[in-house]
Amino acid sequence: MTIPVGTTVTLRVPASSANLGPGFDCVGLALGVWDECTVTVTQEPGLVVDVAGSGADSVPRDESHLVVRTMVTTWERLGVAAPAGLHLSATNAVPHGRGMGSSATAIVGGVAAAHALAVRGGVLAAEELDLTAINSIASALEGHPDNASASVFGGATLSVTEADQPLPRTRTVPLRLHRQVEAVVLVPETTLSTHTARSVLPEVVPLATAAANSARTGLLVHALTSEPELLLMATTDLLHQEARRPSYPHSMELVDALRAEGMAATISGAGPSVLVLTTGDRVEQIRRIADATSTDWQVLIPGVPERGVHLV
Ligand SMILES: Nc1ncnc2c1ncn2[C@@H]1O[C@H](COP(=O)(O)OP(=O)(O)O)[C@@H](O)[C@H]1O
Ligand SMILES: N[C@@H](CCOP(=O)(O)O)C(=O)O
Repeated sequence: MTIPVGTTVTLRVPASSANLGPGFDCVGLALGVWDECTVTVTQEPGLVVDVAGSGADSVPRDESHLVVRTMVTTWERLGVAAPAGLHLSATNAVPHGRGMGSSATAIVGGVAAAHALAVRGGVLAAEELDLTAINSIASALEGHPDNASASVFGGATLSVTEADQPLPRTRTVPLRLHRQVEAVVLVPETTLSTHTARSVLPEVVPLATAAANSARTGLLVHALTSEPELLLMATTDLLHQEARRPSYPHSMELVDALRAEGMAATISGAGPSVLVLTTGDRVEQIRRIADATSTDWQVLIPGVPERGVHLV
């Protein structure tokens, strides 16, 4: 049985900031910047892709489009036949290659759309959006669960991937963000692909470094949820930012300047955006520090949505 012609879904998926310093590949934070897409099974065979907003001038319009590719892979995993005709209409606000999780946003959108179409079309018996299943598939496709899990569940998340057979399963727990914690994101014009940024990381780190980073990740969980005064110390990373410094020197210049003024600043994901976890109204101070650097920064206060991917 195939998904009937005319079956359609529209959904929204938030951006995310990953790592938050030491929580490399496991801590994520949803950001209130949203991609929206509508997918419809069409009578006419073939694929039509319309894109507006981020990536409109760069993403492919064929089967290699990330959302389409992800839907096809998801149907394969769910044992559902891919429909012969498909129309994807995407309106994207999440900037690409800036460290705000755009690829995870697209992948979560693709997995969720494929899942919901299969349920609506009567070929899969499940909730329309089974967030637990969507999280595991999306995290596996992205290759690390931090961004995908935040886009799936919203809020702040901590994710662990269990190497279960036949597919890895991601377990995500919410971190109940302290009500005073606010996210400010500083976005430069430049881009950096996550793939490139991961290629410069060391394969092995000394035990003492791993131990010290683990301690800070534990402290990060505590600071985010209970004691934001500790966020400066808790956002010290020992695994990835220094190794990537040559890839985003202007971002590290800003991180260093903000931290010297006591702000919990980190690279957002694999960069080059900068995330500041702040309390109280320090936005003007953040703007002043950013203005004094050698780069132009767009300052976003996107909010942290309490829910992630959802149908509209
Ligand atoms: N909404 C989207 N639709 C299609 N492709 C996308 C979308 N969002 C991201 N991508 C793809 O992912 C790439 C960016 O991914 P990545 O390098 O991981 O950066 P980041 O996730 O930090 O934005 C884009 O160049 C594009 O190829
Ligand atoms: N943990 C990953 C996060 C990548 O985030 P992105 O938003 O840059 O895709 C990493 O640091 O590589």
